[in-house]
Order: sequence, then structure tokens, then C-alpha cells
Amino acid sequence: MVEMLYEKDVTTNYLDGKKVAFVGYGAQGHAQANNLRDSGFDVIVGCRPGQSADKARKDGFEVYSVAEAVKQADWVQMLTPDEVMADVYKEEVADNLEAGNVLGFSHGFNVYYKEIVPPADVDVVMMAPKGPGNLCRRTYMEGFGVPALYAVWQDASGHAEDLAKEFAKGNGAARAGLLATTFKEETDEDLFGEQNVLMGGVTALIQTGFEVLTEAGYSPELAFFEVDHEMKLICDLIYEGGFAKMYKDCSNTSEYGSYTRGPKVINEESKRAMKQNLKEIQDGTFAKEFMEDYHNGFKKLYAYRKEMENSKLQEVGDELRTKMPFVAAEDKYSD
Ligand SMILES: NC(=O)C1=CN([C@@H]2O[C@H](COP(=O)(O)OP(=O)(O)OC[C@H]3O[C@@H](n4cnc5c(N)ncnc54)[C@H](OP(=O)(O)O)[C@@H]3O)[C@@H](O)[C@H]2O)C=CC1
Ligand SMILES: CC[C@](O)(C(C)=O)C(=O)O
Repeated sequence: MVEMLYEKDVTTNYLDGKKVAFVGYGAQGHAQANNLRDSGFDVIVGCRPGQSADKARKDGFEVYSVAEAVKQADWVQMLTPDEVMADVYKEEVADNLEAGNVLGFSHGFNVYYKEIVPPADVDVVMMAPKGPGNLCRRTYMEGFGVPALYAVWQDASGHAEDLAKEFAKGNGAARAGLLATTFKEETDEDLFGEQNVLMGGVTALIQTGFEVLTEAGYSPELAFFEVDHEMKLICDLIYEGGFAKMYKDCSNTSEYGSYTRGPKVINEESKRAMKQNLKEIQDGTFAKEFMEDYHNGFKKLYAYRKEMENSKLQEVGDELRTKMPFVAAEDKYSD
């Protein structure tokens, strides 16, 4: 078993008195900057002019250009989208870092695939929350947090690991649990999870189930409630108590059908496909393809996104959600 750390285990205070600059104020930047500030740390934001800069200012942060924020900070937390991070780093961060600074990430992509090569005299660490930004903030405000991984790529100060743990604790993550990892392991595992299970797997499953039902003549509304809306309710039970709790709360009919029919859908062939996807993460094929699409104006990404937005499933779900305002109330904790 990997050892989990909790708040009581993080006892050092190297982060105290350090100024932390968040480069980017999006999903993670917004959540982490607010969490750390509420935990008593000195936080500033580095942004280009625009929506994020305006929001950070409205939330009461001092906002500077990225270059200026880096100059002022002891800790620079890189939270722009992964695909632009290397350009932002080269143009505004690299020349403004000083020996003894900490360069922080929440995903290993740029460091592991060598898009960013930091200087030897800074600590390079990661604190990767295992949850979407809004939930990192919401759970912090509710008094707990989401678990997080921490890792050290480069230890110039001799206490980089302690710093990473303190940063995670400041984010509320140590209330839920911290796991040590490496940049390689986090990158592989995070990309694998989102491609095959959490996002890619789940959306492909929902979409295919929706198509099978509607093509067989069932109404789109019924299909939506069956394979999309209820997914959250079932996932909540898995989250709370694993498969055992989920099955306990469901009928024997569903449990029997699940054991006997599910593996006909997700089977050895799906496992082979997942293994191939993992290989393409490990050997850099996915990263290369993703960065090429970015440099090509995200033609593929935007085409897929358009197809998803115009899908029947999205249209039916959007319509039905207008009748269920409580569903959207989930955003009530975001600042
Ligand atoms: N989304 C999540 O919950 C999770 C994300 N991560 C990781 O966290 C990091 C940040 O991701 P995420 O929070 O999703 O990113 P977002 O897309 O939500 O936020 C991007 C931020 O970067 C700014 N930005 C974009 N382009 C530039 C640029 N060229 N120069 C300066 N600022 C720019 C945006 O500002 P503007 O408004 O001006 O565009 C915005 O503030 C990534 O490494 C990601 O892998 C890790 C775990 C979960
Ligand atoms: C599952 C997607 C994620 O890894 C996350 C929210 O944790 C991401 O990169 O956004």
C-alpha cells in the first residue's frame, strides 16, 4: 500500500512568508489561489489582460503581468492550459525566475515531455489535485478537500518535498489525503484516466448507450435520463462506498444484469485498446499528436467539440436541465 499523508503529517513551515504567484486564473488557478489565500498565504496572480485578470481583480487579488508576478514571487505555480504553458514559460517566466525560487505545476505534462526545461537552481515540484477546479474550491469551502498527488522533479533547496506537501496542505488537500508520486507516474496516470475512464470512457459509453436506445425507437428524453442523468447518481454511490454500496442501494435485477452483461461491452478488446492508449502516452505519441493539433489551430479539437455541442444528447439534456434548476445549483460555492 502507498502511504497516505494527512494534515497532522505535514509539520514543516518552509512555505510561510513566501509569496506565491499563480500564472493563470482558470479552473485550477482560481481554486488554488483562493484556497491558499484562505489558508493564510501571500498570493498574487499573473495574467494577460482579459477575463481571468478581471475576475482575479474582482476577487480581491493583486494582478500583474505574468513577467512581473514571477519577478515578485518566491513560488511560481504554472496553471495555464498545458498546450500554451511552454510558450508562456519561455516568453515570460524563464528570464524572471531567480535561484531559490520554486516552480510548481499541477500536471507533469510539460516537464515530463521536456517542453519546459527549468534551470538547475530552482525547486521543481507538483501538487496535482485529483478533481476539477470548481470542486477543489467548493470542497475546501465545505471544510474538506480533494486528495492530491505531490512530486519533486528537482530539489535545489533540499526541502522541495516538504514545500510540495505544505502547498497541498494549504489547498485543503491534506484533509482528504496526499500521495507521493513522480512527474512521470502522474502524467501517465492522469492522461490514462481522463482518456479511458473518467472522460473518454464515460462519454463514449453514455453516447453509445444513447444511440443504441434512440436508434431502437426509444425517446431521447427517456434515453437521456437512463444513460446520462442517472450516471451521476450511480457514481455518487460508488464515490461514497465503492461498488458494494452502489449495488446494495440498487436492485438485484440490476446487479445481476450488471455482472453478466457489462463485461460483454467492456471486455478484453476494450482492455487491449486501453493498453494501446497507455503505450501511446508512455512513448509520447499522444503528447506529440496533441501539441501538433494545438500548433495547427486545434482543428481536430474544435471539430470534435462542435460535434459534441451539436449532438442530440447535448440538446435533449440542455432542454431537460432547464426544468431542473437544482442541477445547476452545484456552482453555488464557486467564487
Ligand atoms: N481543470 C482542472 O481541474 C485540472 C487541471 N489540471 C492542470 O492544471 C493546469 C491548468 O489547467 P486549467 O486550470 O484547466 O486551465 P484553464 O484553461 O481553466 O485556465 C487557463 C488560464 O490560463 C490563462 N491563459 C491561457 N492562455 C494564456 C496565455 N497565452 N498567457 C497567459 N495566460 C494564459 C487563462 O487566461 P485567459 O482568461 O486570459 O484566457 C486562464 O486564466 C494544467 O496543467 C492542467 O493539466 C490538473 C488537475 C485538474
Ligand atoms: C479528469 C480531468 C482532469 O485530469 C481533472 C479534472 O482532474 C483534467 O485534466 O482536467
